[in-house]
Amino acid sequence: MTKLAFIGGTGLTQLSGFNISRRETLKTPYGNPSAEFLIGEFNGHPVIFLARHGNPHTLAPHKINYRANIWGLKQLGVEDIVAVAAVGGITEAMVPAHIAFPDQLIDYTYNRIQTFFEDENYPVTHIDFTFPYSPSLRNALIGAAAQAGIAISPQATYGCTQGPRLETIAEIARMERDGCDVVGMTGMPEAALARELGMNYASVSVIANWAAGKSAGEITMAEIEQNLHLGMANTAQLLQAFIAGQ
Ligand SMILES: CSC[C@H]1O[C@H](OP(=O)(O)O)[C@H](O)[C@@H]1O
Ligand code: HPA
Repeated sequence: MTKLAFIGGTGLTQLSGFNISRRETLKTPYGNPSAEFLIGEFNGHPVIFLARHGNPHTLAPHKINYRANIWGLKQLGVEDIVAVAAVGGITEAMVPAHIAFPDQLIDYTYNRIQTFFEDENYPVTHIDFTFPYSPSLRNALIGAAAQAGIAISPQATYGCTQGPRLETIAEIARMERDGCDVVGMTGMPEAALARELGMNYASVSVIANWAAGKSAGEITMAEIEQNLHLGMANTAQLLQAFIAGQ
């Protein structure tokens, strides 16, 4: 069984240097996952890779079947999930192309199915979510970043919006008052569902742009792509250092 999975998001539909040995198309009680689960080796270590938005990238964040994705990973024996996410930077340190490992989150999404525990097969269950991201995985990522010489922010609060549109200036100002450092659209319910199934989950959040109102003018896809290009190159190195330490 492969214990570790990477979930790739915007800018990481494929993991270069990943040798695929098997592809699993799983059906789950919750429907179809975003893509095939790719099983193979990265830097000589077993890992499973899943493209969150599908491959090619076709699923908008509110259309992702988060339950099928997390259930599928659990069925394949995964215990640890490192989820890569593109985010907008809100607070000063969250400059484009920088990487943060969130330690907290605030969920602003709506109409997403948030739980596995909602029918007669399960008792009503209230998971603890005091620390939404796994401290041990975060520490391992922090160590890997030091090893690879990549500057990161070891803490951040991730605000998850519904999307698919980007936010208004007023929404970002409110999120900043709430304590958010970065904004993305896929962190929830992914993190909570992993916790419900007893899996460790951490996010590598790559800053793709300044969030709305944090730089002059509008946000363009061109700037997002450019920053993600830089940020994902560091992310690939980070993941190699991380996996080497496993
Ligand atoms: C303008 S890009 C927005 C898109 O990118 C992020 O995806 P992911 O978290 O999967 O990397 C964000 O959540 C949005 O889905
Ligand atoms: O500015 C943003 N907002 C929400 N999600 C994002 N993902 C990348 N950039 C952003």
